[in-house]
Amino acid sequence: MDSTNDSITVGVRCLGDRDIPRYQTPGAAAFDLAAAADLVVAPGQLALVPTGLVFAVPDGHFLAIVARSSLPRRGLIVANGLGVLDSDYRGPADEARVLVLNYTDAPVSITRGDRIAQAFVLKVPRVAFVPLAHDDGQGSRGGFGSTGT
Ligand SMILES: O=c1ccn([C@H]2C[C@H](O)[C@@H](COP(=O)(O)OP(=O)(O)OP(=O)(O)O)O2)c(=O)[nH]1
Repeated sequence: MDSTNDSITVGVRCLGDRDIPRYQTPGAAAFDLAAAADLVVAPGQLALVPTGLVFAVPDGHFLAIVARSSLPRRGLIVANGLGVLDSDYRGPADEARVLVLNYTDAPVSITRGDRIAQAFVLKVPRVAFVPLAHDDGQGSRGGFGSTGT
């Protein structure tokens, strides 16, 4: 398979002694985000895990934060499904954080440096909304299983 590899530049500010993120393999779609602090997530509770990184994503893009596949094995999920880091979230205190939920009934420890999530940048169009007539002749197709299982 062949395709031209797009690449964009993303500014990153490392708080403290954090390293610049990197791709783990040449073909990795996302780079990992590591915890910047030790913490214990209580059973059934949410925690915001600091990454020690501030990203300056180009306008018209956002940084998507998702779980690493291995995260549920350690009792955690990324609670907001997909974290959206906006291009205007780039001030000195605008640190990327990972919102995790401990879905187990035991405490889960996170150690500074643990790679808990991954991130990638996507282009997103700005939408200009146009009002639609209530009935534009299209008809409703139904959903939520209307085509069968
Ligand atoms: O998983 C996430 C999600 C968001 N953010 C940061 C970047 C994002 O730009 C900002 C606001 O996120 P969002 O708009 O999703 O949050 P909100 O709940 O709508 O709050 P706000 O009123 O701050 O927009 O928080 C993270 O660091 N991690």
